[in-house]
Amino acid sequence: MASLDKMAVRGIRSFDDKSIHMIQFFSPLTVIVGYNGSGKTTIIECLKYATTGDLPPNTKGGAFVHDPNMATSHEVKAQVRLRFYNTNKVRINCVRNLQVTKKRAGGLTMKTLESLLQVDDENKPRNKVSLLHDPSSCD
Ligand SMILES: Nc1ncnc2c1ncn2[C@@H]1O[C@H](COP(=O)(O)OP(=O)(O)OP(=O)(O)O)[C@@H](O)[C@H]1O
Repeated sequence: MASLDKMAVRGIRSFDDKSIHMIQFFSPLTVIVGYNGSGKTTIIECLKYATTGDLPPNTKGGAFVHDPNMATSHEVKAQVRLRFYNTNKVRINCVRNLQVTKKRAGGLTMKTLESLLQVDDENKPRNKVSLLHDPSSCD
């Protein structure tokens, strides 16, 4: 059975882009507990995004990425990095990147940047398995 190890989130929803927010998963169960609005749903959304590439509904306009107005920035770069063990117990890193930019006329432009799937073998040089999908614009 595959299992989750760790997830690092930066610049997604209320998780700001100035720091990396780490979530450690436990076996056989991880319970996510927190106040309303603390980011529980965001963690599940990030897991789904990392594993499938699917954004939550109605977020193609940039709502999944941390609001640039809150970041007091013109642009926010977001990243979800998931480390998991596949069914052969090989450790794999999945990395997905997004970027949101404020439009001059108002509103946001969101771009999907590079996404990687990588075997994480400490004894070997980093081995890129595949580019999950090419960068594309979602505005
Ligand atoms: N693009 C965004 N930029 C910054 N903050 C955002 C963005 N989108 C959502 N948020 C904030 O993220 C929080 C929502 O987080 P989330 O829904 O993951 O929390 P939750 O712990 O699941 O809450 P609940 O227990 O109420 O379901 C809210 O505070 C919301 O204002």
